[in-house]
Amino acid sequence: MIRFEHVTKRYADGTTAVDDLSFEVAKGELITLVGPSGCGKTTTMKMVNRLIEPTSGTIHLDGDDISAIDPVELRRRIGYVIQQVGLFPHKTVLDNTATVPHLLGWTRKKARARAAELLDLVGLAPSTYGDRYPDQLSGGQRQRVGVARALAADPPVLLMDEPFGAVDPVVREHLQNEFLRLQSTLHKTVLFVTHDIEEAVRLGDRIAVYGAGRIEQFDTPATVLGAPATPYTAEFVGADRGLKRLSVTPVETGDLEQPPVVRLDDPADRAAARLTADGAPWAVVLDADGAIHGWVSAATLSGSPEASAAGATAGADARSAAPGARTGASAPKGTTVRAHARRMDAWLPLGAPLKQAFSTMLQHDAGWIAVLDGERFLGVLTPGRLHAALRRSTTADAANIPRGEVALDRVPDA
Ligand SMILES: Nc1ncnc2c1ncn2[C@@H]1O[C@H](COP(=O)(O)OP(=O)(O)OP(=O)(O)O)[C@@H](O)[C@H]1O
Repeated sequence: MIRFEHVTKRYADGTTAVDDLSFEVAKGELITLVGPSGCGKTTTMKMVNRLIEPTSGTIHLDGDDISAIDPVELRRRIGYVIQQVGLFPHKTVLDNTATVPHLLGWTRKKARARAAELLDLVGLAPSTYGDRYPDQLSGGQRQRVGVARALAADPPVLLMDEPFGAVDPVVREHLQNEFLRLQSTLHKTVLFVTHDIEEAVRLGDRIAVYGAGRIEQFDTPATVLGAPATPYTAEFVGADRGLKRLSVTPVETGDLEQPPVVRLDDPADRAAARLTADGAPWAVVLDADGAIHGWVSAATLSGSPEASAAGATAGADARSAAPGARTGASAPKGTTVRAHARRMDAWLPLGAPLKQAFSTMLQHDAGWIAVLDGERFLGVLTPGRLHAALRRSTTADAANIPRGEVALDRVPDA
């Protein structure tokens, strides 16, 4: 969709802002350009809509060399959002949003209807905000109007230059989430400039990490964090990149442990015998529909008085013995698992980031959490498995192979 070929920009004073840049962005991809101040991110972006002309090299948009396209016509195909927003102060929010459709010659009625639709899309009710003026909005609301205005003519490409840079971190995270939600339905091709690595990681399908005028690494967030290509990138993404990777590494089925599973209506003595045979200290309990109910310990099933919540609390691993576990004892006759089971609310969907898994474990003070596909129970994640998943994903990303192909024994200390 966007292709840079050996693009260089040298300003009149001799500054080389961008040096022999080549990269390609696929249709529907969101690329974040990240790097320190003055490294050439904005220059890169402004060359796409011809606010800046390259000194040499070519840029293609959807196969067309942009130097052959009239800049005004080109900019109709490209939405542009900047940090200062640049709303017209004397125009209402609705009229600001309708600016581009208006310029394109749409009727006033049609342009305003489209503007109202877009304000709704970015979470600003047109009935409340449409007639306000920009100075009657918060910073975050102004940014939303900026996004709505850029989307008004439905351009296939969006250029966003630190669009959420001027708002506080809480509002920024909110705007980022909203934008991701929008992008998941709109699938625009986006170049997004930021100097914030957290923002770049959170938003980008791929990240271009800039050094002075050059791209040092252009890859997925997980790979940039897990396998920085150069010492410069490693330093830029930060010493805590392992932590950051938790946000971009999803839970996969291969990460899960499979403790024994019993049903609520199973006879307790049979469940106890099963755990004894397996040498397992506890089992996951599912209801009749296969949905997660909770867990039951071998000790509880066998009527041990010291049966405790140990199976679900911190430190308990599906393979480790729960305190109080007693094997070989007989369960009370005539009861079902239901009478002994405990509820367990800590679960997360397959594909959720490891960070969410870790946070759920901490929140529930749990040594394991169930992983579900819809309602279906798939297995459990333990702290040990979470650590292994992180290490395997790092190896997998560095070697560019699926995580499932990295054997656990290739991961020391997992
Ligand atoms: N009109 C200009 N004339 C001369 N040098 C310029 C001009 N515009 C930008 N530069 C220089 O080009 C380099 C790249 O600037 P650019 O604005 O692309 O950086 P950036 O990565 O977007 O920085 P920031 O994050 O601070 O916005 C800088 O050294 C800057 O000083």
